[in-house]
Amino acid sequence: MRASLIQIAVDEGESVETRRRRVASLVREQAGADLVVLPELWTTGAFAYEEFGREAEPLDGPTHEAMAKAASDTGAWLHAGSIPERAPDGTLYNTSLVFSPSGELAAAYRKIHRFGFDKGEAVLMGAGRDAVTVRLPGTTLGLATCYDLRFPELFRALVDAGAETLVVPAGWPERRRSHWTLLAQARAVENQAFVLACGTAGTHAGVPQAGHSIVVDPWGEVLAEAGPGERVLTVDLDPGRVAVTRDQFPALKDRVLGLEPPRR
Ligand SMILES: O=C(O)CCC(=O)C(=O)O
Repeated sequence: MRASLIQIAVDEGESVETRRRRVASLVREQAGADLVVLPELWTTGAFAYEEFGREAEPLDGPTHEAMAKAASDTGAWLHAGSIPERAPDGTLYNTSLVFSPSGELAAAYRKIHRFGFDKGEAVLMGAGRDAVTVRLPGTTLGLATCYDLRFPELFRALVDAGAETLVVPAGWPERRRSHWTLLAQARAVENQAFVLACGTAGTHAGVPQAGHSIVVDPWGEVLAEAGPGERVLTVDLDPGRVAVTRDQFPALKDRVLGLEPPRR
């Protein structure tokens, strides 16, 4: 399976419409890939909080339209990163979209863990409730977004639902880049799964982005890693490595669930 992660810069100075066209043409350039992955909130930037409401779109809005066409023109599965979604009841969500090679919307995932504590996404957006997997030929994707990477229980829920390739679009800041790399490897090792984590380059809303999109195999080895700038990171994965790793080192089978809390 060939996967291409498109690490684009989300800088002010480029309009959302221009970026949408640029990203669609970058997706089309990946003909031959089986799966193309984009970052989190690449229309606005993950830290451009004032833009969320202004650029919010319904699930079938302009990004859906452009990315569905890009997926079908490319003939690849497309994890189109996330958009600020305006739900029919007016609530905003940070929602990832996955398209099939024929351009059908195969899945939408509303980010469960919202970042910002008492500001930003955490107060402006609603929280998703549902873990989402997507069946592809040869592997099952488990969907997570950026800050979700810090919450291993979500990834365990995805693995329990059959996920073998964990896809994490992000807008991770440079300031905590060491966490990004460490957590991507940790999620791969503990879940014995591929991790495809696609971040952004550039600076928006005064927040320099980490870039460093990364692909990790089920043994925790880094197969490919980008630098800080714009880059398409292309890797050939053998999805069969997940079953081999889980079979040869069957740690997932030793999980103990429902532990008693410590006695006082
Ligand atoms: O957890 C982090 O350090 C970054 C998270 C983040 O930037 C996000 O979820 O948008």
